[in-house]
Amino acid sequence: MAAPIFALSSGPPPAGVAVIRLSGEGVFDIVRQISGSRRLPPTREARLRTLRRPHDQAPLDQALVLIFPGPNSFTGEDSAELHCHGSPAVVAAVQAALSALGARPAEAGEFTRRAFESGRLDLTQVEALSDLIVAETELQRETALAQAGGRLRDLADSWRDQLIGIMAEIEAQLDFSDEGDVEASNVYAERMRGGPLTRLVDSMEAALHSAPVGERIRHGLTIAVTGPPNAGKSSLINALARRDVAIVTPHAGTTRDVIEVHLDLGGRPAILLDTAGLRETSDPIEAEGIARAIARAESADLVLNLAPGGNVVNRIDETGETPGFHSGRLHLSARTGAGLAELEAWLTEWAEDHIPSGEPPAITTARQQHLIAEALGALKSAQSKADPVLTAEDLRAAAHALGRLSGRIGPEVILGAIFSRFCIGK
Ligand SMILES: Nc1nc2c(c(=O)[nH]1)N(C=O)[C@@H](CNc1ccc(C(=O)N[C@@H](CCC(=O)O)C(=O)O)cc1)CN2
Ligand SMILES: Nc1nc2c(ncn2[C@@H]2O[C@H](COP(=O)(O)OP(=O)(O)OP(=O)(O)O)[C@@H](O)[C@H]2O)c(=O)[nH]1
Ligand SMILES: [Mg+2]
Repeated sequence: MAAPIFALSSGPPPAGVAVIRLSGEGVFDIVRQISGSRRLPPTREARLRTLRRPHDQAPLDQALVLIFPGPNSFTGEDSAELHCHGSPAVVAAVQAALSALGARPAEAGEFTRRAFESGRLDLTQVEALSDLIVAETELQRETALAQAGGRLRDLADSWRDQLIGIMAEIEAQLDFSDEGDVEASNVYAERMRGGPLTRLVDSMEAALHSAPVGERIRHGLTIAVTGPPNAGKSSLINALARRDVAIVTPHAGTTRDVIEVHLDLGGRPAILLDTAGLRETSDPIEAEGIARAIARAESADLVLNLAPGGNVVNRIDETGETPGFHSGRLHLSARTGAGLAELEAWLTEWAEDHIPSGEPPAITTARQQHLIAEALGALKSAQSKADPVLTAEDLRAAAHALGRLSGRIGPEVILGAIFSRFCIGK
């Protein structure tokens, strides 16, 4: 067990309750000492205790205390929680006491890292936990939860088992066949290609198909609002966000930076982009804004264009046009809100087309996608080789890629990058 660490795992004080988590060697002694040497609560059951300052036993707070003996804890180590009152002073005093008792503040992601190192989570589950913590929409939550529960881990484990089976047979074939028995080897390699290897390739290909959807769920569909200055782009953004996120003025050229607003379209995440009005300009700041607007619009999944001839017509309160879809364009007024419901319904339908409901995708990160594609490439190469020695080499490359997917094999930098995405206390 590693050295004891602690962190505030709940949100920033002030809050109703603050959860301070502890994990590592000697954590139960620390809990005994901070709770006035009273006996420990029963495993995973909360008990009310007075927390006291170590050197003079002065009371710090009334708190609920829980212990989780390893390996049956989130980290796999002896762990504990102190549920204190959530004021800055209580949290600071309790943390100071924990430091005095020999625990140190945890780094970002360190609890999860220990869970990974004790084998309780693989790297795909770790990635999913980091997504679950920041999930904003229902679909993001469902996908991250399935992944955190081991959806891709189980799939990857089954791929690894199949691969090991195929490799074992090929290695045995290489070991036991007569040196000159090329024909037997070829017959054998043929059999592998037709059966188990093809099944494995098919299964990986099916999973890879879900990757674009996984990516969209994770990052959100992007919708850029474009058009000339004063078209009402920022007004439309504010109306859709139902917040005053972007500055609106009668002055042409108000918006310069790209402003991002997160939207929930029927459970599907989208990022709405407000952009600078497009026009010729000699102002270098505005020109930079326009260049950014164009770049973001080009990479967006959808563009709502408020220009004449674009797909959205604003200001119908001035023209007297009817709200909603007609003449191939959506008519609305960002000022009165007329036509906004039609736009939202249309956007929701569009989002549903781009992120179909059903099974949550098995692949959710670019890292996972790349490694599975790498494994698949090696398997396809194995399929095309007649020589079992070369086939075996490709299969080992595929196994290596799968090992990196789960994090069983891999460089420290990758782990560092993944765990540093977490906040402190997770
Ligand atoms: N208060 C609190 N709430 C929390 C967490 C936490 O650490 N503390 N979690 C932290 O992220 C999540 C829950 N995840 C957890 C995962 C495993 C175990 C655990 O102790 N597992 C043991 C025992 C299971 C049991 O009760 O039977 C095990 O799996 O062996 C605890 C929390 C969300 N809510
Ligand atoms: N009557 C009316 N005025 C609107 C409507 N939408 C926006 N406006 C007004 O038009 C002016 C410009 O609106 P903005 O939302 O700032 O326009 P923009 O397209 O973001 O402009 P830039 O950021 O300069 O490119 C403001 O005075 C708004 O109040 C609308 O639907 N009806
Ligand atoms: Mg604007």
